[in-house]
Amino acid sequence: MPPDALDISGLTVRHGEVLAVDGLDLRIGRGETVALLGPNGAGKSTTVGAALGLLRPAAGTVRVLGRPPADAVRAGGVGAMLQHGGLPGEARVGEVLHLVRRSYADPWPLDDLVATTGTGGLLGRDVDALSGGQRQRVLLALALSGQPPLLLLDEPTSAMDVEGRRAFWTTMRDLAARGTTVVFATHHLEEADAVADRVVVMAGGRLVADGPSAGIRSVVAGRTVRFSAPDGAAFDRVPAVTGVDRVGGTVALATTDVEATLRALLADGVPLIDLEVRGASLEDAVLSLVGGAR
Ligand SMILES: Nc1ncnc2c1ncn2[C@@H]1O[C@H](COP(=O)(O)OP(=O)(O)OP(=O)(O)O)[C@@H](O)[C@H]1O
Repeated sequence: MPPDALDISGLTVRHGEVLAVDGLDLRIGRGETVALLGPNGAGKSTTVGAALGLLRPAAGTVRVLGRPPADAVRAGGVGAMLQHGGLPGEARVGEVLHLVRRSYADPWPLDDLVATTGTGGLLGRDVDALSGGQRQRVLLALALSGQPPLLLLDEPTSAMDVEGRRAFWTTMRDLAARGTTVVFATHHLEEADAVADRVVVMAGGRLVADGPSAGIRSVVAGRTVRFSAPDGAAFDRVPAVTGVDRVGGTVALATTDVEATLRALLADGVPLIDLEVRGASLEDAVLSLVGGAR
């Protein structure tokens, strides 16, 4: 069996006085697609940085593809997109891509790489003149240049438009289907829900949840009944309702028994305009988990 893509044990990382990662244990097997979630400052980027050998742990160990992180990176095992990933200035995209591809023994064929990452129209452009989303696409092309078995992505779609994000995740799904391990930190919880087969939630430098998205969502019991209602109408005494949230003209009732709540509302003659009933989202679950960890 090949070694795990990532094997983190007791990882502790400090930035000066700040304890950014606090005793993290995390193993990620080959071929998994894993989302790292958590609020600002949870330690996601620091974990990615340690996995790339960019940050020295105060304690614990990190093995990447069975090796120390820097060795795995040097051997071309890891493709990375970082939040503040830099590109050399005063160069054209095509030149940078050419240089990076040349450093690998078996680079991804250029035509296919460019088509996959949607960078065809950017090859003649100055790196300095790229928009945020275009820059992220070029960074993706660079990350994929060596056909690495492991991708570490820190908020890879933060600057992309809707179309760019969709194309990006289609690419990630294709890569995952070919056996690439994909680990990504994100604040787009709907992307994590749709793409990841495993979700890791961090808060305060620690792991607070780890499992399939459906399992994480199930930590939040109950469902939400949402509808349009005039200001001033009170719903906190409706049966089974555990919380009332109002945004503009929309009321959201958290309920432990949808049928009982709806029956009572209908009996009271509430018109239930734009009625919507839904289960807990990954966002609800993460908020609940992170709140509990504070
Ligand atoms: N270079 C640094 N110097 C000092 N403190 C840092 C540095 N980088 C991160 N930190 C601190 O370490 C903690 C973890 O930060 P980290 O960037 O890993 O979190 P994150 O989960 O990636 O957050 P975000 O979602 O905002 O990117 C935070 O308290 C942050 O302020």
